[in-house]
Parts: sequence; structure tokens; C-alpha cells
Amino acid sequence: MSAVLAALYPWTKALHIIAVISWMAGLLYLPRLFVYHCAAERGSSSSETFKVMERRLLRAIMNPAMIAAYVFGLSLLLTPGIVDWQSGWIYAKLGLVAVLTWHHHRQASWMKEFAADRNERPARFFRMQNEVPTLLMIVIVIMVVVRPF
Ligand code: HEM
Repeated sequence: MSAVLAALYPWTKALHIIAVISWMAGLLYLPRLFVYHCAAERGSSSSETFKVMERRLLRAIMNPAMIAAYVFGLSLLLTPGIVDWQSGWIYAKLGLVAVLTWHHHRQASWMKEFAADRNERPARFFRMQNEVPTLLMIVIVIMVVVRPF
């Protein structure tokens, strides 16, 4: 098992990065759709179009990309010699990934509110929420590449 993971390491890392990029693209784009959706009248054809776009983005891209990021990320964790469990960066990274995952689920619950025409939040709220995954992504990448502690 360890030998297989070690042999596959470059591929696992490439697939992890591809999955993370796809997940981040969705986490950054879905709140933008919510911003425009706020301006569409309930029941209008544009509101219905936003519902379809939001559902497809979450179900067809974000959910599978998140699962793939976890599967390949966990495989990297199990690859011998990759993570030194005495260093702090890996705990910081995994903690921030947990916050990112929580944010993913918040976005999914907002999508359900829009789908049921029950959103009461203003466009400004979704504009501000857009900063959350951006900040998390910056710190996560610094943790895994710079490994400051
Ligand atoms: C989903 C849970 C995740 C787990 C379990 C995980 C775990 C890991 C591990 C163990 C590595 C290997 C480090 C190495 O090869 O040196 C890695 C690499 C990497 N991860 Fe993650 N990760 C996760 C999510 C993320 C997220 C959300 C991001 C970015 C927003 C990210 C960005 C990266 C990058 C850029 C690398 C490559 C770093 C390098 O060049 O060595 N990961 N990840």
C-alpha cells in the first residue's frame, strides 16, 4: 500500500491540485451568482435560470471537486515521508480546510433558500461572503508551500 502510494505520488498531487482548483472556482463563483440572483424578481425567468445555474454548479462541479480534493488529499497524507506530523503547518492547513468545508455547506444552504424563493439576505452579504474562500485559500496555500512552522 505504502509503495503504491509513493509510486503514485506525483499523480496524486497533480489530481489533488486539479480538484482544489475546480472546488475553489465554484466556491468563488457561486456567491457571485447569488449577488445577481438578488436583483432578479422572484418567479421571473431570470430567477429560474439562476436557480438552474446554481444547482448545476453545486451538484456537478463543487460537490464532486470537494470529494476529489479530500480523496487525493487524504492519499497524500498517507503517502510515506510527505507529512512530518511534528510540524504545525499540517494542523493549520487541515483546520482551515475544515473551515472551507463548513463554508461550502453554508453556500449549499443559501442555494436551497434561493431555490425555495426564501432568500432574505441582501446582495452586499454575498459580496462580503465572497472574501471568505479567497482568504482561506491564500493561507492554506502558504501553509502547504512555505510551511512556516
Ligand atoms: C480536502 C482536504 C485536504 C487535504 C487532506 C490536503 C492534504 C494535502 C497534503 C498532505 C499535501 C501534500 C504536501 C506535499 O506533497 O508536500 C497537499 C498538497 C497541496 N494542497 Fe492540499 N489538502 C486538502 C485540501 C486543500 C485545499 C482546500 C487547498 C487549497 C485551497 C490545497 C492546496 C494544496 C496545494 C497547492 C498542494 C501542493 C503543495 C506542494 O507543491 O507541495 N489543499 N495537500
